[in-house]
Amino acid sequence: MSVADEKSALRTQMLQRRDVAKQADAGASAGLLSEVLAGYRGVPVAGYLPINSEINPLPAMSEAVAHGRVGVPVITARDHPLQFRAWHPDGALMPGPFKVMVPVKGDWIEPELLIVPLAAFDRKGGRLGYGGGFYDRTLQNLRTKRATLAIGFAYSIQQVDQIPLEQTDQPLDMIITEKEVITVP
Ligand SMILES: Nc1nc2c(c(=O)[nH]1)N(C=O)[C@@H](CNc1ccc(C(=O)N[C@@H](CCC(=O)O)C(=O)O)cc1)CN2
Ligand SMILES: Nc1ncnc2c1ncn2[C@@H]1O[C@H](COP(=O)(O)OP(=O)(O)OP(=O)(O)O)[C@@H](O)[C@H]1O
Repeated sequence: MSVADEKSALRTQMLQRRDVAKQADAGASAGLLSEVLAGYRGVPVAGYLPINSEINPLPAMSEAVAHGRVGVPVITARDHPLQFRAWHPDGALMPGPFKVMVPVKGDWIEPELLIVPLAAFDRKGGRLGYGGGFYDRTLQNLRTKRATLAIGFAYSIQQVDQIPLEQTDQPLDMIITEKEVITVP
């Protein structure tokens, strides 16, 4: 089986697991994310507007808005890095590609810290997303310019021993779950 096929099989399995975790989520899972973000005040942050069973980062993003710029991803073209548009809790949204909501208006921002959604992670910084390669391309692009912190945000049951890796995979620096903050060695 190719690495791409291995990823695909793992993705299907782990998204099902995530669906189960989401149902048991009472809505107070972003506390540790808030604590970590409090240590990066003034740094431009990219969050995300959750879809499907993604863990909800909005409480932490709403707090971070008081201390610096917070953006959310916008797909401008297939096979291109994501762009990030400034987000505010009260701002108007419209549907974008893949059922993801995006701000109707707002400045483009260049994040130095990204909260990254995922299907599965390992404790060495390996990450599996929806398979578009969007975050890999985005992190590669941003990291050519400056140090960029990628923080995976996920349910603890999304952890696996080893994500099958390809050349283009960009590592996470940290993973935050509802239970712990994992610093990648
Ligand atoms: N909240 C959020 N925003 C995001 C992303 C993300 O993963 N999460 N993206 C990160 O790239 C981009 C959107 N990319 C996406 C690419 C593919 C699918 C997708 O295939 N969704 C299917 C589920 C596929 C499956 O079950 O295997 C679906 O919605 O049904 C979703 C988003 C930009 N914004
Ligand atoms: N920097 C890059 N340049 C070109 N292709 C890339 C790059 N990064 C990833 N890709 C391609 O994107 C495809 C999907 O990658 P992968 O399965 O790792 O996506 P993912 O990490 O699950 O998705 P996402 O990053 O959107 O959440 C792969 O075929 C990979 O080769």
